[in-house]
Amino acid sequence: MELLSSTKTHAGWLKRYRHKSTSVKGDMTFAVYLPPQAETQRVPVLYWLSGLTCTDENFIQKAGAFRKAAELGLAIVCPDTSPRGTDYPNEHESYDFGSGAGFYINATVEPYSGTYHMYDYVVDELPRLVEEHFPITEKRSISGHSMGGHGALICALKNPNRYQSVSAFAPIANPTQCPWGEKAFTGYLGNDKTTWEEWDATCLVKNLIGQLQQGLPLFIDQGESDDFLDEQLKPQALEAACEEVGQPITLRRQAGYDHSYFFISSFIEEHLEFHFNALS
Ligand SMILES: N[C@@H](CCC(=O)N[C@@H](CSC=O)C(=O)NCC(=O)O)C(=O)O
Repeated sequence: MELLSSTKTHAGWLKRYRHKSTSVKGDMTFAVYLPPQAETQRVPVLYWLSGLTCTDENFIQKAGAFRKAAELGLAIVCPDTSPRGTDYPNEHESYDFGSGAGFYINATVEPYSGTYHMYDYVVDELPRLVEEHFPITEKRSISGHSMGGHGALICALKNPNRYQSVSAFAPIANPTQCPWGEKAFTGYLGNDKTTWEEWDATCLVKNLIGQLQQGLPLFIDQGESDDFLDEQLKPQALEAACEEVGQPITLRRQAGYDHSYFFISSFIEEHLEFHFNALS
């Protein structure tokens, strides 16, 4: 791993690294926040998945998470949102597909199937790497925003025993039924929509029956003034699916808030506390 930067904040250290990823067959960058407690003990970790157009840097610069993470003793790991080293047709033309828009799935359609394996990267490779190199326990939780909220939900719902809790801000909750998801899934997975369902939180939640004794702690904040809410996000579909299978869900509809990091920074501390309680 190549250390790109190291910055002290709230008595902990924010570090950015570049490394060679086997999942995406190229260089990947990620950020890790190590709270002060990590100097003397192993600490639990929250993975944060960012949204469309983001890199590993949006969250670390805008969310305002480190004061609370330092207080709790919680590490935070922020991966990039797609592979970066390729130049496929249409890869860099739009904000909602290709670079910056990996959707945290494993692509099966060429040429993206060669490198766009963000699900494997986030669920397997990155945790192995950070657990080997940093004083981090094997207790993990996951959160994210918009496309990253979708990513957090599918990672946790496909691996309910691997994560202690999942939360999301304004997630794309039913991607098989919205324009962002339809565009991405067609490009990465092809036209057979039955293959899309294993990457859709609202479809996946139905598989949880019988897998967990008490359900997976699941917490969502959604701004009511979010311009993407009706067309792209559809949290009510996930809420209904959870109710159908008896999966507890806390979905808070926050009056006046939009889709931005101003919304995330308003509630991130409550999400960190939610995860820390599940991790403790
Ligand atoms: N057209 C906009 C859309 C991009 C946008 O809103 N990106 C969000 C995530 S949306 C869903 O995944 C974001 O997090 N932006 C980065 C930020 O720092 O706010 C555009 O191109 O800006």
